[in-house]
Amino acid sequence: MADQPFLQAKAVSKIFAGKYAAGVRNVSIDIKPGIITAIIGESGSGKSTLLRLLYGLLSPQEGRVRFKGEIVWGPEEKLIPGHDSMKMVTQHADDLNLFANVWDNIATLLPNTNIKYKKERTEEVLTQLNMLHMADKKIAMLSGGEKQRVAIARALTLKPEVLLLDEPFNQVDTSFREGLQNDIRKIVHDTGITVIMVSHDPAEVLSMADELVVIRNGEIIEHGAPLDLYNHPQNFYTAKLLTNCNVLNNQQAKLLGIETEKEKVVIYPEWIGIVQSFMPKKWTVSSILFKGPFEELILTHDDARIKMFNLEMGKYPVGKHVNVKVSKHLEF
Ligand SMILES: Nc1ncnc2c1ncn2[C@@H]1O[C@H](COP(=O)(O)OP(=O)(O)OP(=O)(O)O)[C@@H](O)[C@H]1O
Repeated sequence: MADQPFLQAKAVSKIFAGKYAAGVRNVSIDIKPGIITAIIGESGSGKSTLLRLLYGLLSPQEGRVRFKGEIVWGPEEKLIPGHDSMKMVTQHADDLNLFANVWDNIATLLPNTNIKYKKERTEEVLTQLNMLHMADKKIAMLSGGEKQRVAIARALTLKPEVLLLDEPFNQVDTSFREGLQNDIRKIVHDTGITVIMVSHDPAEVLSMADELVVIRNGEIIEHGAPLDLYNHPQNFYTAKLLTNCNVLNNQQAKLLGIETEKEKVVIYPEWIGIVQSFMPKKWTVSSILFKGPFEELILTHDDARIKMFNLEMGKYPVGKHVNVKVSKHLEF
């Protein structure tokens, strides 16, 4: 049916027995096709559990997961766990044959009934993942990031409709990470595949995802486009997950001219600027962290401490007194 939800969890719960009875609780979510959805949350909040429920690696105790209207069966009901139209890659790239080369790790998944297609498809996925030039290399010779590329290429070989990525870039160093993130975005754009990823890294989810799902203690607390959630989080938890923000109590916030009854005032570092003014300079630069293209200034005033970004390197040395202006803040 045309208006059937693509991948949907409805009132799904999976609670693991134990001291803290953790897992996911009464989760409903509609995964839209052809985009990247990222599930974010602090450690132990239930991200991987939700991903495994969507894939069918776990059976819900309550509720149902449906893919195009049909039930996604769990491991008890299915001989080979995991839905046939989906593939999952974890941070360990553990289904690779270490003693075979890159080419054979892909080609072996394709049937011998059409040798021409087998060659073309292998070449195509290796090109998509920028690994064709390494086709002859043994997996054991590859770096962690390269192995992860092959694992993703393998997962894509049989053209699944959904690719699930569980912290896929954890073992990949920063410089390699960005390339891989861009390649995945391009694959989503070019092929229309649906990606659901779990990540800890705010920079990663903000730049990669089209939709963010925020999970806390096994429950989805909000979801939306990265830009909206970043600028207008409904929860303090979401702001803390997405940024390394300043958190002040309402008394400290008064020092910045913010009057509120709410308990917490959140100010992102980029919302603070130094201004020239004839008013007494109340804030003192107490330390400076060099961050490459910019400095992070730590400013103090009484018991309040705020960090801000400064592009004019060296202009505000430690000990300098300044006035600051806040362009925006959030209250919780
Ligand atoms: N097989 C299991 N048996 C018992 N408890 C489990 C099992 N799998 C997960 N849990 C518990 O369920 C909770 C959610 O785990 P999950 O792995 O989904 O969290 P997560 O958000 O992915 O965490 P992390 O970011 O640390 O990987 C945790 O408290 C975890 O200890």
